[in-house]
Amino acid sequence: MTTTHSGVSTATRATAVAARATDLTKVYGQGETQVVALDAVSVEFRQAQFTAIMGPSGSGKSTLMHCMAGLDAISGGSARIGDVELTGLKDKKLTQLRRDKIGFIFQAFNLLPTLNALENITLPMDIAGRKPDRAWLDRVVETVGLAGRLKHRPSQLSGGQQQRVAVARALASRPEIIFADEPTGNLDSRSGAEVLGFLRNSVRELGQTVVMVTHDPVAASYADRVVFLADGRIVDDMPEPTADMVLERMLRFSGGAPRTPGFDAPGHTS
Ligand SMILES: Nc1ncnc2c1ncn2[C@@H]1O[C@H](COP(=O)(O)OP(=O)(O)OP(=O)(O)O)[C@@H](O)[C@H]1O
Repeated sequence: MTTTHSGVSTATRATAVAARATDLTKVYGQGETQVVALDAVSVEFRQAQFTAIMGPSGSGKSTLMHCMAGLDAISGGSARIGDVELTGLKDKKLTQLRRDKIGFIFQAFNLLPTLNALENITLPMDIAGRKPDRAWLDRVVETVGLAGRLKHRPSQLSGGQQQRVAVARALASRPEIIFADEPTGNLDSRSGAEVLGFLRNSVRELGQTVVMVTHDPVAASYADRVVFLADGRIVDDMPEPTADMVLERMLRFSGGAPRTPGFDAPGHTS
């Protein structure tokens, strides 16, 4: 069995489904300007699994993530978080679902500059009027290596540390699933590796479910599985990826060219 960055076989994972798309279709525009961004995509994201989503620029990665997270309305098919069908949910219910069941990590860390690290981590729960579970919070802070930095403001933290605050913020409310959109895109490779390591630890040690969009084969190799999109369809599903396997698969998209405008080489995660 291949040893991945996660060091754990997907076969040993829990099998419950955290999120599921069935024939998920997303069409933008109408008539001549119509774009089918997702073309009947069916995919499951299992609990306590770390999935990377890859594919050329414009293949539908962000659209899939946004539709699954209830940030964008779908045109057909279905998207579920746990047992909850997103289609037909009223705005208020959708907002609640995003707040209670989904964690987000973006390329830009999106921290509030006037709050310290701990206040940033607990902000979503404060807004929701929920008390953080102190023991869990301590574990999260420990897992992402932020103990000793909690009183620092974002400007007093490195980029990697700021992203770790964003990871802790996503983990703090124990969401059913975390969606991460290019979480290492603004980080140097060392800080990026740290953040990916912490994300992986959150899956291994805390049982978190993580779905991450990335262009970087090295980042993808931290995942348990890579789902490849092309032209709004899933074209491959790779368990236990290594960076070399992912790179080789990406090169096949681009006809063997070492670099294409649509598909970046490892290390570059724009
Ligand atoms: N709001 C929108 N209106 C019209 N078309 C859109 C919109 N958002 C995305 N698209 C189109 O849908 C397709 C999929 O876009 P998407 O952003 O999901 O791709 P992606 O794989 O995330 O790309 P990238 O790697 O460049 O971020 C593209 O053809 C894009 O131009």
